[in-house]
Amino acid sequence: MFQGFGKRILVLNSLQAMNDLFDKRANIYSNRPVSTFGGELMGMDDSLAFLPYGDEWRIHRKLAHSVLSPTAVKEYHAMQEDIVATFAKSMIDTPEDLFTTMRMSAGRIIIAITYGIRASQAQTDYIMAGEHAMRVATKATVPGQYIVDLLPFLKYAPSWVSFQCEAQVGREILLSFARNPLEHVKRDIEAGIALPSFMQHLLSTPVDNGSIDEYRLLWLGTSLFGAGAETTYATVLTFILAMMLNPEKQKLAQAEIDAVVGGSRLPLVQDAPNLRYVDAVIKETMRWQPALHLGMPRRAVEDDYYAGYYIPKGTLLVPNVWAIAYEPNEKYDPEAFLPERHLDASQNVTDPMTWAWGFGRRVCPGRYLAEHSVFIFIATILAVFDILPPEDEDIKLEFTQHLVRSPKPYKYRIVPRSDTKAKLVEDRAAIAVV
Ligand code: HEM
Repeated sequence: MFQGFGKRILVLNSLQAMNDLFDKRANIYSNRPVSTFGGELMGMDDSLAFLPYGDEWRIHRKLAHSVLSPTAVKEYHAMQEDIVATFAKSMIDTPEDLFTTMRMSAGRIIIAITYGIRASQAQTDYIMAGEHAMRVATKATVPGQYIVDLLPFLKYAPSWVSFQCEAQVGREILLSFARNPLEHVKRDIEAGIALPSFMQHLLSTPVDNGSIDEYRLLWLGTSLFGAGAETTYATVLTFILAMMLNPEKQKLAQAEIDAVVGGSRLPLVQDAPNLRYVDAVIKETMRWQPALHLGMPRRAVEDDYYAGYYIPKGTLLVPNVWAIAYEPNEKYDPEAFLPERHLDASQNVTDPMTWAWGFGRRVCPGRYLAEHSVFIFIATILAVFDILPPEDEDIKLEFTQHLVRSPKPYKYRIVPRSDTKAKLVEDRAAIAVV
């Protein structure tokens, strides 16, 4: 336990403690930290990821579940495969644009599910606006960035004070990102051309319990994009980094795909259960460099005692999942990228899936969608491309230090494994509806 930025912070380093507190004592530990700038002044406390644990959070969670449940996500396989085929086609045509193409593709999946808006200038504009909004939101959540987070009474300062103006501008950026695609869906519904989507469904549902409130829909749109796009982007780019550094693991995964999927088609989401080594590569990617290496913090709403510690009300609890990812193992070096550790029942290796998605009632609601997205990106890349290190420089492991930790742009080479594989992509992308 330590003090920082005027707050008491408890870092949890064991999976047992995370489960005992966040899961078994969910009534005490399901709240997020209080953030005056980002949360109260910019309004992010109204988004699913930061809402206080209570009735409003439950409504958001229930609405999100309707589009992200294990049953709901089965509907998206074809759309995900279409988007990834188009991504692969771009990697053949303009391999130098990996970072931008990956960002757009991860964003497209969320925009398609949330708003049903397919590839167009409007879709690109919404994704760019979403990215801008997320940069603003990320800055607002850096601890100690704004004086009002250290001295919350300053929130009553007049509206012309600089941080107040910045908060108002930030709030408008976040809401207008979500307002524009929402208006787009409404226009499409009016014109009878709206594609099935989360918002289309909610806006066409007779309002019986008041849950389809416009303000809620705006924040839900922001939450899904904010939580879903960057995490997927970070995970796939980390995988590419891992493949450059570990060519022999790449070959093993490619061999499995060639044997199971064959050479006459691209992988499908439904191939996942038959690709055990690829699954181990994904687990290892998420263990080696977890996208949320310190999870998402919680706040104790009551005084509590745990394992001899007194945890006063208001304490922030940080699940240090990095400590679990890097726990020592006699056989497998935690620093090394070794998918085999997840296939070896003789070793007591903690499954990253038990912590990578968070804990208890606030566990990631997008997990099932994300599992499919990450799988289909990774399996398709392995099926079609060789990922090679740059010829002219060493690979550096550099990551952003935000809540979502993503690789900083790196050099790479990505080349089709054969003309036949490239042709498969061309043919598949030609029939993609994106
Ligand atoms: C590889 C991709 C992803 C990873 C690793 C990931 C991981 C996480 C983690 C660790 C949390 C914190 C849970 C906690 O507090 O214990 C979280 C929360 C959340 N995730 Fe994800 N996530 C991913 C993708 C997605 C996607 C695709 C969506 C939606 C489209 C999504 C929506 C959310 C939301 C809304 C929350 C906040 C839930 C709440 O506070 O109740 N995530 N995620």
